[in-house]
Amino acid sequence: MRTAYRVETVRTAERALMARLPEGTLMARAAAGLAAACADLLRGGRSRRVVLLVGSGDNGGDALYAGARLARRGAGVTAVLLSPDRAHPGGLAALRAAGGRVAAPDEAAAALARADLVVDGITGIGGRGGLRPEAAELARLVHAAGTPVVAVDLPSGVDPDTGEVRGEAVRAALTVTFGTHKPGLLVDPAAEHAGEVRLVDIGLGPELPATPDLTALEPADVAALLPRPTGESDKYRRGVIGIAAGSPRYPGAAVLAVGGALHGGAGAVRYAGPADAAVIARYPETLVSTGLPHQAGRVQAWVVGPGIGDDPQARERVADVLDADVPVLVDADGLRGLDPDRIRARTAPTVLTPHAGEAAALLGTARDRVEAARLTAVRELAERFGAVALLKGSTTLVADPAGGPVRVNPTGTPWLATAGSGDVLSGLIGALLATGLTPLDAASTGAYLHGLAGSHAPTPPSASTVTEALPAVWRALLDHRTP
Ligand SMILES: NC(=O)C1=CN([C@@H]2O[C@H](COP(=O)(O)OP(=O)(O)OC[C@H]3O[C@@H](n4cnc5c(N)ncnc54)[C@H](OP(=O)(O)O)[C@@H]3O)[C@@H](O)[C@H]2O)[C@@H](O)CC1
Ligand SMILES: [K+]
Repeated sequence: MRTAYRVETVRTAERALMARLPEGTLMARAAAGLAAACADLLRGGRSRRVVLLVGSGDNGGDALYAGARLARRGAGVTAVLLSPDRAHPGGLAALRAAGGRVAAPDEAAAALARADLVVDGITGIGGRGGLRPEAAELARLVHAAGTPVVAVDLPSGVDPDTGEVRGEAVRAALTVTFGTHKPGLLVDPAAEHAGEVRLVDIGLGPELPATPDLTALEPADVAALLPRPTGESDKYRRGVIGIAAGSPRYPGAAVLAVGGALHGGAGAVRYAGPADAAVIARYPETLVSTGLPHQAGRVQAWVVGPGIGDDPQARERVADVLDADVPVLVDADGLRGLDPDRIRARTAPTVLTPHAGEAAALLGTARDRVEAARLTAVRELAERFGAVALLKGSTTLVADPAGGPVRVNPTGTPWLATAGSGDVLSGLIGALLATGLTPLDAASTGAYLHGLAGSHAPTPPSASTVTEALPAVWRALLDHRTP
């Protein structure tokens, strides 16, 4: 499991570790890892000119010490100092001693024009709010120059704790982060600025608390969570999932949700609703009925919402499913006007799977606010509804109402923003719920599989080809291979 910790926790851990080590040890470890990553990137290049962007904190110190190491290896290193009188004194002395030169911000454009690599040491975990004007101007210049950037700890200008980006921020090809990931490195829009993220071990691990702020499943975690039938299994023991989706107007949503459910490891899929003919035509293995969900027979979990529309019959189906004493996933049309008190009063767990627009409606806020502050939004949803909330989008996040780490989904592709893709996801998660996974595990495992299937389906994927890619993704994960 990949983990990320917020700044306050990182600072506490660093203080504890520093108290046991000679002064400067951590910065030396950070700079060594940073310089090695830069050297990797420079290898093969004919000329090796490096520009350091140096702020007045320790992030700038890391850049200066790494620059000194690169200069000793023969690179031409120029440090652009944002506040010359406040630059890290030890780092500056080391760079000068190694033959590096120093430039003022107004010389940055000329230096950048010749650079092979830029090292962004403007701000790290000490950065607050949007970049100040002079730093923002540097970020703009670097972007315009198009030179590859290695960000020190974090791309300057992103919020380390929330992943929010206010105004200009550095866009890195690689971010070298120290001790632990920070939430902002894994959550968009900041994650998009970070590029590839490399973690340098500075010995912080033992000082970090057991509960991180953010986690991301890795292939082995997903493999361990995937249900595996045993010799004793029959279809009921493996779990039966009920799907209440689709309408005369949108029968396809029912077909796609059932398709997702059939690939989620449950023993059987029941369908209840008016799209029975379309469902049975595509998936004859489905147990279909046309009455209300509670008349369909026993299930271990329900999915309600995709393509049900917004008429009184749709409301009746949602209310009927919410009365069931089994885990329920509510998606799409089912989320309209959902009453937090009704969800909180349920006797079994609920999972909500909105995209940003639906989440905004549920929270009574604007869509762009949800997109800018996804972590805050997903936590708020989980808390307000007393439900596991899965916020779909550029970074899919899953929050548990009991608190604890938010799970960030590491798989996926922007191509998954395609019609019907969410219907497949809800069926898939529903089936995982029916097999007995906890709501948090079902939601995050479903998102993982769905994202991976999206990357493995022929490009551009459709909801149907994503569904068809699911078995290969399962097989590879069960074999413990990264597909
Ligand atoms: N602690 C450790 O053990 C280790 C820490 N390490 C490294 O230290 C980093 C943290 O260093 P840090 O605490 O000095 O903060 P840092 O990120 O340099 O930023 C503060 C500076 O930025 C400025 N500034 C703030 N906001 C700004 C804005 N919006 N726009 C522009 N400027 C802004 C702020 O200015 P001020 O408010 O003081 O005027 C101040 O000068 C950490 O990320 C890691 O790289 C590693 O060496 C490993 C060991
Ligand atoms: K930085």
